[in-house]
Parts: sequence; structure tokens; C-alpha cells
Amino acid sequence: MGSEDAWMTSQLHSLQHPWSWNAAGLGRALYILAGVVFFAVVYFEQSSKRRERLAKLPPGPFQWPYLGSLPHLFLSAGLRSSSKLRETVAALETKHGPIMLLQIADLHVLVVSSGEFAKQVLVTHDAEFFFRPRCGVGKYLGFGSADIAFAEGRHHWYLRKLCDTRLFSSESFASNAPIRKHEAANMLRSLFEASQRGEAICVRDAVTTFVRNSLCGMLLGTGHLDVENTSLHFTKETLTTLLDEVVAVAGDTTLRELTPGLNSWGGRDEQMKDLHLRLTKYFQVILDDRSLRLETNAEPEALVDVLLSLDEDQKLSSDAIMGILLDSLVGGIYPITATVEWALTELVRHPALLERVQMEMTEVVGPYHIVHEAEFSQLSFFQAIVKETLRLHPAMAMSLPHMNKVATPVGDYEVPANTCVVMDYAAIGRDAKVWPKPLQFDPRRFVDTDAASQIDTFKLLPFGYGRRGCPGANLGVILVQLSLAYLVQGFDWRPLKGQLPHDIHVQEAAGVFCFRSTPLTLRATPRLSSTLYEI
Ligand code: HEM
Repeated sequence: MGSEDAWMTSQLHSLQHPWSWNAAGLGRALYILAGVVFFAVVYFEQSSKRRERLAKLPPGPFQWPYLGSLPHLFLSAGLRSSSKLRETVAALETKHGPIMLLQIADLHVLVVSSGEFAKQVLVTHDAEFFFRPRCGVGKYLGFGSADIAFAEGRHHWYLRKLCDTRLFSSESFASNAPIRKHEAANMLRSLFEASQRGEAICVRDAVTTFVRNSLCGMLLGTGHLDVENTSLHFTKETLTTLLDEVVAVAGDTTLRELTPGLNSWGGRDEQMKDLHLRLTKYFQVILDDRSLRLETNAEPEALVDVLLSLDEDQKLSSDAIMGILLDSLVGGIYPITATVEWALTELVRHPALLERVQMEMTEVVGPYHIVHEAEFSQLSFFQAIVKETLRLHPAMAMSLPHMNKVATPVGDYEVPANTCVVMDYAAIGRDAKVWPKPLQFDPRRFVDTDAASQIDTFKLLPFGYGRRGCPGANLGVILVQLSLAYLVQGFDWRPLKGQLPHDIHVQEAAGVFCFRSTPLTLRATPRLSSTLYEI
């Protein structure tokens, strides 16, 4: 090759080289560009899907990545205060509206505070929102979710059927009427004696004793009011102590309990495990005793006997029976007592209402006998007082948590799967769009027929609704009416010396059941002839 060829070759090389380099570079650049475009498309698609999904989520406070609304809740409620958590949630409802989504780490919590949205959850999508979140309360205090409140599926359906047909049926009410009448008369007599001694009356204690004895008599048999057993260290107070502990530990829901990862700290599970063992030991004594009685061919007398003598193919486990007993005692004693205490609180704050209901009692019942259950239907103002109390002071301000297993539409929103849903029953009863002057205790709203006829179920939900609605509602109402009727017919109620009616406060305590923050203590003066207080 001559020097010219060599020059040509080197020129060609110098021309070809950049070209071949450029071609490979361009290929690579195009490849990268395609990748970038692909990821951009995916990213935009994802984020528009996310925006679309977020647009469908119910409103709520700002959600931080992963932590969600936790920092916000933590700053206002702290990790360990259940009362502040409730206050914070109520304040957020006012800001974000009647359906609000909170996120606590990876847990979604939906708070529903209007009748309209509650109807969507409890009627339209009852089947989807019927589940309960898995939690220590269900595991230990719900006897492995074998009780009514934490059971799911067929087992829950079967227990609810038992409630309707056997436990809380009208036949069961009728056959148990003498037990509650006897206990109401006991309450009347002991209040009469205390009033004669000039003692101040703790209304909560008196009503708790009445409800506890009535329910224990009905559920466990009158012989089991107080299981005293020295070898097992059971005293007369053991049952009350156990039940109080259940209510305290179940109601102590704080941010720490709700936050995944933090909820195992603090020993709450250990406390519930220990309580579960003590409850099992207590109920086992009763089950053994009742089983022995039934084996000697005794007729079923109490509701626990009904549960123990079910046919072989319908038999319940001991866990299920103990769970039903615990649910009924806790689910009955505390909300009934809280309701009666609130009713009397409001009557003493409003002496004209107390006078009006006592006049009605005198007109309908007269002064010669203590009111009978059959007379309640004629006492329209008295009934209005009970309804107004359940509206303004529902004993369960918030529902137990419901949960959905699949994403579920509610109104225009989409509630993600596995969301914990709570209905704010107190907010529903105090909704200013539905109830004029909602914070005023005014039973007349239930007796003025025009307004009263427009009150539908979803304006007032003190017992919940649907598959998870309260199975003991009828029994609850009867026991509230019975104890309140005896109290207002039997006595004039006044604040303690030195107090005026409006010194009687209406502050609420935190917890599963919404009690007055302090027990109501009053002076009672008998209104009837002394012979009527004797039993
Ligand atoms: C004034 C009295 C009562 C009130 C205000 C009341 C209120 C409620 C409320 C609001 C619920 C929850 C509904 C929900 O989660 O959405 C409930 C559930 C329940 N209540 Fe009552 N209740 C009362 C009396 C009773 C009585 C007397 C019993 C039994 C003897 C009882 C047993 C239960 C049970 C077992 C559940 C759970 C139902 C389930 O999950 O299927 N309650 N109650």
C-alpha cells in the first residue's frame, strides 16, 4: 500500500471511527431515553392512579408518608391518653366532616359521624363492614373471638339467632320479670332506708347493684349472685372487680395501642391474658355447678342452663358460653347504669321536667302502688325522657370497631380494605343539622307529634344497627325504664346541701361506656306512703 492509500485509510478510519462511536452512543442514548420515557409514563400513570385513588378516599387530616396522621394525632393527644384521643378525634370531625379517614402507620381508621353515612355502613354495606379487627381484646376478653361481640361468620350468625330466639326473646323477658321486679323493690327499700338515715345517695352504686343482680339472676341463676369460694379466693366482690377490670382495660385505647409495632409495649396483652385466666376460673365454677344441677334432671332455670343444654349438634364450647356471659354482663350492667345516671342528672338539673314526669306518674299510676312494667306504654313523657337521654348521652358514644375485608364504596368515597370503622353515635344524636338546639336536654322533642313523627332510626342510634346492632336493646330499655320509674316515682331528688341544680355537671369520662366523669350523689326524699317501700 502506497503512502496515499495509507493516508486515505487513516482518513477513512478517522471518519469512520467517530461515526461508529456516534452510532453506538446514539443507540445507547435512545435506549436510555426509551427507559426514561417508559418510567415517566409508568410514574405518571401510577401517580394519576394514586391521585385518582386519593381523590376517592374520604377526607381527613394531612397524611405523612408511612406515618399518616400519626404525628398530628400524637401532638394533640399524646401516646397514652385515651380521653385526649377521643377529644382530638371529635375536633377533627368538626374540621373534616361526617366521614373522615385517619391513617395511623399502616392502619386506616374511618370515623363516621352522621346518620346518613352510618346508614351506608350499617345497612347498604352491612355485610362488608360486619367484621371486627383482630386485637388482644377479642383474643383474651372475647375468649378467642368465640363470644358475640368478636365472633364472625356462621358462628356469629348462630349466636345472634340464639339471642333472638332463646336468650333475649319475649318469652325470656316474661319469665324473668319477677327477678327484675324483686331487685327493683330491693333498690327502692334500701334507698328508702338510706334516706331515713339522712344519707346522701350515690345513684351509680344503687343502680349498678339493681342491674347487676337482675342480670346475674337472669343469666346465672339467683343462687349465683355472689360466688363465694375461699379455696379459690372468690369473695362477694370478685365478679364486680373482674367486670370493672374488663371495662377499664378494654376502654384504655390509646395511640400506643393503635400503632402497629408499639402495641406490644406496655404490658396490656399480659394484663388481658391474666384477666382471661381469672375470668375462666370464675365462670368455670358456675358452669360446673350448673352442669351438675342439669345432670340431676333439674329443669333449665337460668339462661346459662339454656346454653348448657343445647342439642348435641348445636352444642357451644365453654369459651363461647363464657364469652356470651361476659358480653351480656358487661354489655348490660355498664350502659344501663350510665343511662339511668344521665337521666337523673338531667332531671335534677331541670326541676320542672322532674315535676312534670312525677305528675304524669301520679295521674297514670296513682299513689297506691309502685309502677308496673305494663304501665310504661301510657307514660309518654317518661318515655320521652328515656329517648332524650339516649340521644344526648348515648352510653356507647362510639361503636365497637367494625372492619371491611374488601375495598367498599361509601357515598362517593372508596374505603380501602381492612379499614377499622367506628361510628360516632354521640355525634349522630347531637347533629345540629338534624336536632334543633342539640345540646339542650329537651324531652318535648319526642312528644310533640309533628317533630316526633319525623324522627327516623338513623337520626338516633344509641344501640347501633344491623348485624352488629345491640342484641340486648329491648332488655336494656326495660331495665332502664324500670329503675328510672322506681327512682322518680319513689323519691324527690335534690342536689346536696349548698348546691344548685346547675351545679350538677354533665362532664363525660373516657372509656368504652360514656359515664359522668364523677358519680352522681343526691338527696332523696320519699314521695309515697312508707308501706310501699317494704318488700
Ligand atoms: C342501655 C343499654 C344498652 C346500650 C345503650 C347498648 C348499646 C350498644 C351498642 C351501641 C352496641 C354496638 C353496636 C356497634 O358496634 O355498632 C352494642 C353491642 C352489643 N351489646 Fe348492647 N347496649 C345496651 C344493653 C345491652 C344488654 C342489656 C346486653 C346483653 C344483655 C347487650 C349486649 C351487647 C352485645 C353482646 C353487643 C355486641 C353485638 C355484636 O357484635 O354482634 N347490650 N350495644
